[in-house]
Amino acid sequence: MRDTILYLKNANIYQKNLLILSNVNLKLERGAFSYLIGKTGSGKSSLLKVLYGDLPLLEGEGGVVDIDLVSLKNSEIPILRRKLGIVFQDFQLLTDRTVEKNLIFVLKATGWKDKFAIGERVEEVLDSVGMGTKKHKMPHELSGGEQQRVAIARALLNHPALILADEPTGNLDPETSNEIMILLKNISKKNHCAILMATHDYSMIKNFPAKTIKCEDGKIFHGDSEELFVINE
Ligand SMILES: Nc1ncnc2c1ncn2[C@@H]1O[C@H](COP(=O)(O)OP(=O)(O)OP(=O)(O)O)[C@@H](O)[C@H]1O
Repeated sequence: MRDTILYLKNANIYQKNLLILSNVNLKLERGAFSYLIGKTGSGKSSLLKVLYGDLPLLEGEGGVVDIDLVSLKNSEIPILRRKLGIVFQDFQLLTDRTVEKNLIFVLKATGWKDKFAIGERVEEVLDSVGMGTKKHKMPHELSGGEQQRVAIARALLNHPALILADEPTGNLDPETSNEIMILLKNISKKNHCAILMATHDYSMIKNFPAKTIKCEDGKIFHGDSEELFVINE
């Protein structure tokens, strides 16, 4: 289906030969926002890793953007990564170069050659996350929230149809976390980009309601934030 940006069907998720999640069925449409929740060790990161090609999909079916995960070869992983934006808890910026050079590095590594186009795209994504004036700063000169904004800008460089975010607010204070959530929600709306975000942070889920995919006891359960709070309160 054209509007399905991500799906898993009867998928089993393994770490080495340990079965982490069984019979996973999920689907995300273009522009959708869903949380991936569950206790520590319940399999959220493992699930995301399968989706960005860091773990193989050994059993079941799955696809991300227009790439089939079952037949994905190692040599095709860079193609998959180019179609995705990935955001991590610890930002993962290159610490030895400026914000601008971090972004240029990714554009060049993903095949961009035209200097003018590269410069323009860097400006565009930095402006879109409110970091237009910070391009000459080194990562260590930025706050955690600013570093995460740059990491989000980096994720946007190649116009992804899907962003996978693994605890993107995990290292941030509540106020900064709210700002990052507003940014991610706006990106999802404006760019019609689907976002799957792993989080532990229930106050975030309460403030920004969305569908939830919960990992528990080796399985996943679909719901939404409201149900979650009815059950918990
Ligand atoms: N590299 C690995 N090798 C073997 N087992 C692993 C590896 N990484 C994770 N696991 C195991 O897989 C299970 C799921 O871990 P995972 O990191 O996916 O959980 P999580 O829900 O993302 O946890 P957290 O919220 O703490 O990040 C855990 O039992 C963990 O010990």
